[in-house]
Amino acid sequence: MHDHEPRPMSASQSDALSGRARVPGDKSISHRALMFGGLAAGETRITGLLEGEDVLRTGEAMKAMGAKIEKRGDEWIAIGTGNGALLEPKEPLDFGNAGTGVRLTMGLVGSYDMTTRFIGDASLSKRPMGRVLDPLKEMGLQVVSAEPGDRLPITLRGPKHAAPISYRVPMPSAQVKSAVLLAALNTPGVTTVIEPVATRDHTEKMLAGFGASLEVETDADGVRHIRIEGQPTLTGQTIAVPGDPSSAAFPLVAALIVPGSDVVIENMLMNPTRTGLVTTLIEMGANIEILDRRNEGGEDVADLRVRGSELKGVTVPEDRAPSMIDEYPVLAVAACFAEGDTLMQGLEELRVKESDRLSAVADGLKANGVDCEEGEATLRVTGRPGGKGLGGGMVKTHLDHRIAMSFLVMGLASEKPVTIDDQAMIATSFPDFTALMTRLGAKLD
Ligand SMILES: O=C(O)C1=C[C@@H](OP(=O)(O)O)[C@@H](O)[C@H](O)C1
Ligand SMILES: C=C(OP(=O)(O)O)C(=O)O
Repeated sequence: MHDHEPRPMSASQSDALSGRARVPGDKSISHRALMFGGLAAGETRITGLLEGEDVLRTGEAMKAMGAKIEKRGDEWIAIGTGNGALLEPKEPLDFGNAGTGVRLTMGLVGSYDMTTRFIGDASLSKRPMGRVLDPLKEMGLQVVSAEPGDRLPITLRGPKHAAPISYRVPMPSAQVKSAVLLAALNTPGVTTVIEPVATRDHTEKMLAGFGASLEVETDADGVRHIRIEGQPTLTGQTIAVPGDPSSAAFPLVAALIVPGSDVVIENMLMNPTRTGLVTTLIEMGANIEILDRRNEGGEDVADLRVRGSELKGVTVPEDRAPSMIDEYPVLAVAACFAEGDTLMQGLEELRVKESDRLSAVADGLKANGVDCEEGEATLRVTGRPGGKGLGGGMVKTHLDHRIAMSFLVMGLASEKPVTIDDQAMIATSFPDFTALMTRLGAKLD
């Protein structure tokens, strides 16, 4: 969605929300399912895939490099090229709004002796790519061209023979970790990624499932050492994608802040690298019951029964950030309705997401009457239980889906409506958001 007419949307104070909601498939797992399925020999069958724009772009990129990917009934089928056998794409790969898509694919092709050009929308073109290019350059990658600050459009040329490296990831980033692990798939020898702060582990778990030989060791300081053997044979798998906790966060917080609500969110991924928001909300006094915890396809999932709750402010420690990194905007909204102050720490990575989320959130809160304070890497929000006096503002979304959805949730419990300047980006991660929220009783128009 490169150029479009902005489509504003408003959310108004709603009566108690109720019903059951099945949120879409996890975005991180969906990207990886299409990538690894498009790479592995034979057939990969995927159910529950997120059909958001970000993920569909990854599918198109894999097709441009030789994979066959199509939807048959409820299933997505990928026939991979075989590991090491991707083809040079004829056209630039357009990743739209998707950081995960572009950064993981740079890793995937970074060890191939071919030229690949990457482009994206205005938001993606502002995001730093140096964090993945740095380790890939150590493996032999050449950056043929890039915009200043290692920004898109970028053209890459892989080496004739990539070299394995040992790389310590300098910031908590699953995308950087994953880019190096994916480059290792076409590199002889053992590549090691050292991860001082644990981030989502989908790449490790899923690659092992496709047949890669991968060892993870956590040392006495909690530092993870991930060793992967190069050039494995990868074979097609059957994957059931669980519900995305980052999408579930919206109906979840909505049910907590709209008084009297009672909502069940079905089939949510409970991988501990992803559940920091639930931990935080429970500390704030949220009434969340975790029902029918079960294992499906190697991941824990559960249903969550969520009821309207009286929340209180808390301090969210820095070390929890990786497990809830995309959920801070909607946590800030929950904090608006809590008694007292909520202080969020360790937020520097929020500045390099689809927007500078720290300032986008602070600006949106202020426009809607919330007392808050933005620090370099912190946000303090003073709550107003009942939402009296809140709302009435227009929020700039800066091409950021999470800012859009978070502020629509805010409007459901504020005295006056909250309006966002553009709803278009919601389709990148949660195409069914408006319909699902409306079914629960949310007033959106
Ligand atoms: O690996 C992934 O699937 C993701 C990693 C995170 O990004 P960073 O690695 O940049 O923190 C997260 O914000 C993004 O939505 C998805
Ligand atoms: C940061 C996000 O995604 P990405 O980095 O893939 O654009 C997100 O979905 O909140």
